[in-house]
Amino acid sequence: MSMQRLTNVIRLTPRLSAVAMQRNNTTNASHSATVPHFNTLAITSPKPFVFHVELNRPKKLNAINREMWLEIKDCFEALAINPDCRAIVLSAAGKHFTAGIDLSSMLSLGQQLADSDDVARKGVVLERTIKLYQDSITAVELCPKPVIMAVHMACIGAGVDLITAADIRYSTQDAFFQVKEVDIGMAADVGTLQRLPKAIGSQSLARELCFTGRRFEATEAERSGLVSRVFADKEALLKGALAVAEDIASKSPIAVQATKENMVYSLEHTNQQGLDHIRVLNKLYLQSEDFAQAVAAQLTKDEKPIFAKL
Ligand SMILES: CC/C=C\C=C\CC(=O)SCCNC(=O)CCNC(=O)[C@H](O)C(C)(C)COP(=O)(O)OP(=O)(O)OC[C@H]1O[C@@H](n2cnc3c(N)ncnc32)[C@H](O)[C@@H]1OP(=O)(O)O
Repeated sequence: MSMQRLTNVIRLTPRLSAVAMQRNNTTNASHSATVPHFNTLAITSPKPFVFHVELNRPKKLNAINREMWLEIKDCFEALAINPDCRAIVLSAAGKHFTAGIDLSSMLSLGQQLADSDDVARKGVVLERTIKLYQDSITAVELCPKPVIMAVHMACIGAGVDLITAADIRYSTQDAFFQVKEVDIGMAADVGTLQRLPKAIGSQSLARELCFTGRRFEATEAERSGLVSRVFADKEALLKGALAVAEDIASKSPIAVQATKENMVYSLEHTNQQGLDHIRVLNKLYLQSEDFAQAVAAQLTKDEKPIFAKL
């Protein structure tokens, strides 16, 4: 559609735009988001349409126990459909981002396996557990709202699985990372082996990190592309991450969420399949009021448009 035609369309639909403005003004005037509650995660909405999720087992170095695995999944599935949420920052309380899987909960799992003598039944327990943990991390990738990981200090094992499922990764200077699974005698099975090579774009480096379990620091993480910005300290990190989240949240949620959906899809498809996918999305989304409003604002250099909740 030409710009001229678009402006005409906008002029011809004053009733629709006025209704949308009214609805938006009402919804944005008071910032009263519905914030879900969890035991191992602390959730706030510090700015309109921005949610801050904190891993919140600081005394346990945010080691991921079964409850946290379940809550990460529930949290991201809830935020996925929460109209008050357009962008998410995930950080962690306490000294470290996360020490990885809770090794005590691994011992409990071992005990559960020991309760049965049957190899097939033990296999089913493991299959269900691994699937649950995989789905927990994948909920971050599948959440249509962009997720920014803000990492400080240790990000170990399952922590790397978690951050590689995110859209954007920032860290502090003191952050360090470790694909530590080999050191506890297992192959990583909840996402790192699939997502890390794509995140850093080097199979050679990804394989070295996964085979050796060596620790790598923020500088190397930035150089390799695992994180895209490094901040002096945690305060600066959160300020920077929230500012980017706020910027994202000010854009059309239709545009941002279609962008994420297509970029995630395109990671595992050919260019042509990715183009086909976005064409199908956009034959619907280009009819959105967001598109008309945003183009009109660009043309008229008006203030930023306020978009309806999604
Ligand atoms: C189906 C499977 C799905 C997913 C699998 C994922 C696999 C992984 O996540 S592999 C990685 C497992 N994690 C580790 O091996 C981490 C080991 N810990 C460390 O390297 C360090 O503790 C540290 C995180 C770098 C922190 O160092 P520091 O600040 O010096 O603290 P510490 O004195 O070492 O530890 C304090 C305290 O915490 C306990 N602890 C540490 N990590 C864990 C953990 N992952 N789970 C449970 N508890 C942990 C540590 O033993 C200490 O306990 P004390 O009782 O105080 O001694």
